[in-house]
Amino acid sequence: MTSSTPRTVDAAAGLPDSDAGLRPGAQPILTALDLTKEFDTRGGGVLIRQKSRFRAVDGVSFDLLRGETLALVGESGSGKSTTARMIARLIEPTSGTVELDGVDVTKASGAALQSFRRAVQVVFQDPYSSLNPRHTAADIITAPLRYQRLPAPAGGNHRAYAQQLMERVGLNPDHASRHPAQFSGGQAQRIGIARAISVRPKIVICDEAVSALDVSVQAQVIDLLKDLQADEGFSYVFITHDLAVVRQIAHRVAVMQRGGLVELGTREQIFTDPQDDYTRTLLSAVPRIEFG
Ligand SMILES: Nc1ncnc2c1ncn2[C@@H]1O[C@H](COP(=O)(O)OP(=O)(O)OP(=O)(O)O)[C@@H](O)[C@H]1O
Repeated sequence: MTSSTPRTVDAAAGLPDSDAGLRPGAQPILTALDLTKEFDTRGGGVLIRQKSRFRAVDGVSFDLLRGETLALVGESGSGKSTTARMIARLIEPTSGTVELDGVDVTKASGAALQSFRRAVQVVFQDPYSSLNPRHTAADIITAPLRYQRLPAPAGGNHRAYAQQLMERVGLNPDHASRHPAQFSGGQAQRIGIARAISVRPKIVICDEAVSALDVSVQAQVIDLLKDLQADEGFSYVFITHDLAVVRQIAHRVAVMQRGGLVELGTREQIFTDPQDDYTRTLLSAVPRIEFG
């Protein structure tokens, strides 16, 4: 018997019901097709500089379904963030395409890009470095509206809307004039989440969004993310190296290794019947206590 067999059976025990928000037969909202990203690298000695290309992501294809949480997992350097940055159009792919609602947005510009930027929001790992320290919580939360030149809903003003969103993400709306440094890490991450949802996106990319938080705070933020998804119906691309987190939030899991996708399946498939050796290795590295 391999060491991974009992571990994966353990992993499946008592899987939380994360399928609540996902409708059967959900259609793709985003399609990544053969995405590839190469970076220039420089090698050689002091006198002879050699330029070469390093392929960080190599032909990655997947669908993201409406209302689902797709976890992107894999060891450090496997290409998760680069893939996410391409689908958020923060960087251009070397080749391949991204479709939103069946429309190729890889080369979108002007109004089409603006509308794409509204549809796809990102929550980053470190809330302190991703929130402007000189701005108030209210200004940070409504920044995407200003960028999109959108009014606050229902004829309200931006500040009142920011306070409404603060309440929605579990923050005290009386703290709307505070700056990021006056919030704890978990609270600051809630500001980042409120900012992401302020423009009612279709997709929220969470790039290691809970990785810097203590486990108890992490669980609260994960509950909030699930709750928001159930209410708003958006999809998450959830990048994490932490399979205990994947177990709590994902509907499906895509496993990356050295720039490629080695396996994609439902959370149950991945945890109970992984097909790829690398997935088995990842699962066997998860401390047993996480699944107690
Ligand atoms: N701008 C860049 N220039 C050169 N190489 C890069 C650049 N961005 C990423 N890479 C390289 O691409 C590879 C994939 O990086 P990426 O950040 O996507 O991996 P990851 O799976 O998200 O890892 P981590 O969990 O450590 O963030 C790594 O080898 C990284 O060093």
